[in-house]
Amino acid sequence: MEIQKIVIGLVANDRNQYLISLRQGKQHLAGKWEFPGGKLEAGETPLQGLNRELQEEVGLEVDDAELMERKVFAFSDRTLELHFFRVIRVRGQAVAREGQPLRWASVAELKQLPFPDANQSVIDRL
Ligand SMILES: Nc1nc2c([nH]c(=O)n2[C@H]2C[C@H](O)[C@@H](COP(=O)(O)OP(=O)(O)OP(=O)(O)O)O2)c(=O)[nH]1
Ligand SMILES: [Mg+2]
Repeated sequence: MEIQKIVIGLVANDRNQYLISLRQGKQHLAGKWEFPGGKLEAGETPLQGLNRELQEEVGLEVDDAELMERKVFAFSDRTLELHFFRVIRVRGQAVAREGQPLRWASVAELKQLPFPDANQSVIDRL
């Protein structure tokens, strides 16, 4: 099977807090916090997919973003290719469009909260 590509956005506010939400229910990695994002769809560039996912999940339009890290990570049950973007400019107000718990977290908080193991290297760099 082809490795699924995932696009993920790190959005910071002017207090250097990052937008995160809680994975829930039957989702892969339920109970872990995440940065908004999801599966790249066929025919999309990573930036197009990032813009679509952030609009769908948190109502933000991405005007500019740069790739921070691309990594292939093997979880116990699947392998993903994760594209972590630093979002440089957004428009709109963050809202939980999928009913997910959504909050802003400082870098110190990010280092304490449970995230997927794949996120470790990116969080370490903040
Ligand atoms: N969004 C997001 N996903 C992450 C992060 N870290 C990490 O390992 N993942 C994994 C969890 C999932 O297996 C995958 C993201 O897929 P997803 O479940 O969000 O996919 P999606 O938004 O397209 O949702 P769906 O419609 O398929 O339910 O990447 C992260 O920081 N943010
Ligand atoms: Mg998602």
